[in-house]
Amino acid sequence: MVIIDVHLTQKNYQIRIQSGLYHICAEQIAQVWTPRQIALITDTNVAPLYLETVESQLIQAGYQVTPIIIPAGETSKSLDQSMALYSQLAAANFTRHDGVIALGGGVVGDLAGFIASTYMRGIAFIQMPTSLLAQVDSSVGGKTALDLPAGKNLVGSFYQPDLILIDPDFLTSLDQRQLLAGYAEIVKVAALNGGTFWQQVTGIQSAHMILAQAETLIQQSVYYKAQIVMADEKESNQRQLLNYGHTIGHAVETLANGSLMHGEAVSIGLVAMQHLVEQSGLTEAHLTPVITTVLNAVGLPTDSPLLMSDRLFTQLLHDKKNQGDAINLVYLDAIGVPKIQSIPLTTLAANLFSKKTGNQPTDTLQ
Ligand SMILES: NC(=O)c1ccc[n+]([C@@H]2O[C@H](COP(=O)([O-])OP(=O)(O)OC[C@H]3O[C@@H](n4cnc5c(N)ncnc54)[C@H](O)[C@@H]3O)[C@@H](O)[C@H]2O)c1
Ligand SMILES: O=C(O)C(=O)C[C@@H](O)[C@H](O)[C@H](O)COP(=O)(O)O
Ligand SMILES: [Zn+2]
Repeated sequence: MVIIDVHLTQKNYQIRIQSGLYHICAEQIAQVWTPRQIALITDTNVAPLYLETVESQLIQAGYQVTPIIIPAGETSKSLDQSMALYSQLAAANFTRHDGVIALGGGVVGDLAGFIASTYMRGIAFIQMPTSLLAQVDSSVGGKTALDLPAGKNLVGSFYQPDLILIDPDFLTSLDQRQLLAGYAEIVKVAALNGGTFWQQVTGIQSAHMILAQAETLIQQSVYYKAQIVMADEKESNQRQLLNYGHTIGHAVETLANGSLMHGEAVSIGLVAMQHLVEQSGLTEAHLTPVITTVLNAVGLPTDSPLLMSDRLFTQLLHDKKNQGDAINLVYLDAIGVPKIQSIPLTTLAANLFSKKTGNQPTDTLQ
């Protein structure tokens, strides 16, 4: 088993990665949790596949389990869904000494984490991520979130779990589109990291290759993210690097209204951001075609008509890296050499407009 230790100011916990782990999850959980009530939150796609195996083990280990199945999909990251979950916890008399387990993809993890962080001002939480995206990214680092009609993840908290159990065997039931969506976040981290991690992704040409190399891709992604989170848990500075591709990605994802997965939007956002900073002279890098090739090699989208939408800039106003009239852009000066640069929002708007019209902006990014 690969164990990555996470040390934070308020708490320490482990990320455990191993094939077959979900068959022994209750004994793993019993190492960190005393007997208690557990809300086992999952979704309508994951429940028929894995709920019974996990639930029966927990019951056998002495836990009292309330399974909660939410509708699969991004729309479940909502205040309405949260209200339903709070009511279920209250109806089952959950107390502060009980716990919540997220068994699912990033949607289940973000929602269950938010519920755990707010119900009775916080009850214990464990992540069992089942999608590639959740295994390499969303289960790690403690960001929880709900969406608002205005934009992605606009309600949420930083709330760390007591344990993260990552079993790559879950990925065998994931469909190809979901697998690729998770891979976009791996490409993001590999590009930030550079080195042999980046070399590995440049050799990947298919979903089959992603699955074959999943375990090492997960280990490297989680290790990179955990180091960043330990250095800057609440995203005061370097954690913003993990948001590479998300400034434009989140805007496009919201405008797509459910037709793009988060990872697909990130794929588009990585290329759009790199293109923007290279075209405008903010960096001398020429990485747009390099990153595009790696993403397109497996069939991920890297362009969208939504990049030309009149509503794109309004969406960018909801980016959490905005401060006053400025926004922090995240991009690469070279593979493995990321940069965070504050620019005025008006300058960003001018450059987005010039991309749309083909005219030179009056205001340059430099
Ligand atoms: N908190 C963070 O740091 C963070 C990081 C990245 C993304 N996110 C969030 O994560 C979400 C995206 O996560 P996602 O791509 O996992 O989406 P998701 O949770 O919707 O899962 C994708 C689909 O795969 C299904 N699924 C999950 N595991 C499966 C399995 N093993 N077998 C079969 N089907 C399975 C789900 O039911 C769903 O239909 C977005 O809301 C995004 O904003 C959060
Ligand atoms: O963990 C982080 O920090 C990230 O930014 C990881 C992102 O992949 C993830 O999508 C995150 O939820 C985005 O957060 P937000 O603060 O931009 O809502
Ligand atoms: Zn993301």
